[in-house]
Amino acid sequence: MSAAADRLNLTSGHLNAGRKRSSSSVSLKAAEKPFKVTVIGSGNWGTTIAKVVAENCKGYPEVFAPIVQMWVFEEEINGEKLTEIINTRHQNVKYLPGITLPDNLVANPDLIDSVKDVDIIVFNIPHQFLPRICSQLKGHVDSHVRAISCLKGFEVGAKGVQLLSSYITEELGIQCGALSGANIATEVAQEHWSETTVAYHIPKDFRGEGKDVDHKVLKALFHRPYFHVSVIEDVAGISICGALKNVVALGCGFVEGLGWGNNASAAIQRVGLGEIIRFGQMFFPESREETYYQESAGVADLITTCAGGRNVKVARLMATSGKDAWECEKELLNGQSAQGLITCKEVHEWLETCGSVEDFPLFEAVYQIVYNNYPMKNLPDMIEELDLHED
Ligand SMILES: NC(=O)C1=CN([C@@H]2O[C@H](COP(=O)(O)OP(=O)(O)OC[C@H]3O[C@@H](n4cnc5c(N)ncnc54)[C@H](O)[C@@H]3O)[C@@H](O)[C@H]2O)C=CC1
Ligand SMILES: O=C(CO)COP(=O)(O)O
Repeated sequence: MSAAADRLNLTSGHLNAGRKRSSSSVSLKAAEKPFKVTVIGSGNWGTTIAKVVAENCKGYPEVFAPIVQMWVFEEEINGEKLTEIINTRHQNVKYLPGITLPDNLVANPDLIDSVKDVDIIVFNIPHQFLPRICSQLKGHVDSHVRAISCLKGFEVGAKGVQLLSSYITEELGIQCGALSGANIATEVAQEHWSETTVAYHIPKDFRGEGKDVDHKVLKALFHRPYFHVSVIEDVAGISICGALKNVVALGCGFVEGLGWGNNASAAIQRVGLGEIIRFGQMFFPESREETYYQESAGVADLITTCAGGRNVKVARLMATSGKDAWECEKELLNGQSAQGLITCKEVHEWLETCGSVEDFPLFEAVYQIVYNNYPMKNLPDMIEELDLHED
């Protein structure tokens, strides 16, 4: 292949994102061997991202192998296996009903088989399941495999608070970036326009353009006409906001459910954004403050989640019904997960370990309401910064 013919010009249609941080015109070298991609996870967001990825893998056969595997946590629905339903009817009837999936997306219930000979793994499961998935994958993933985590949460354990991408890197020995943005899954699945942010550090053992994953490859993998991707380096910044805005959204749900309206919700979001940024500065100093304002993964995700995400809905029902968080999650979400319920506990445990609970009154208030039944109506007092000292 000549040098000119060797490059794909991806300017038209798919990659015309019009964003200043990542070029709207991407010249991508054809892969020496097309990258094989697997998505681990098939929930609401897992299936949506698998659809996005499968569309691009079909569209760029010079770069990606056309068949995309999606690992499915198998379950039966009216006597039929979910994987069989997906592979024959091309719909995930439980977690993404009403959306037709590309026929090159293959559901696979066997985790180890789904990553055989793979080049890129896209992780997309509720974060509480990640440790078990990683322990099962250990020893089955080559160190040259690259990964992107679409999960929103942290791992809190013996090593303190960890980004999930770092956890994946440590557990599996593979380079892992993140994808996070203002992305309510059903809206993306319905192909309503939205933006997202992908963050990835090029590893020291990068094997060269056309042979390894770089920012251009990631843009080609995730960008769609309806899903505009900005690729940056700040993995920590986008991951912190993605995890913590779920906790803030619970706070918004409480005040909405109490009937306090938009002003109260805006106040919670203001305080929440401050705590998100403080958390980043204290525990992940490598994160960049401008990411919170400039990227879809920052304040835009906070706004969309607090307006229409699952966390806000669960918290709203807690306030209106008096039921506990787990009952509300079960009643509303049909097996999906409100990740803020787990994240607020993990964050509380971490902040307690380092004696910083008082620096994060909103995160602490949300934790106390969810786990210790503190009255929601006391939220304003719990988060108010009293500055009444006389000189
Ligand atoms: N749904 C959304 O709008 C968005 C979600 N996210 C994030 O993406 C991640 C994945 O979320 P969703 O795909 O929406 O998941 P989900 O909330 O729909 O969860 C259901 C999924 O969990 C699986 N599951 C249940 N038990 C399991 C087990 N023991 N082991 C492994 N898997 C099990 C189910 O099979 C199903 O695939 C989360 O961290 C979420 O915060 C990010 C952006 C948007
Ligand atoms: O992360 C999300 C939107 O970007 C979805 O938030 P929920 O998990 O609260 O639905």
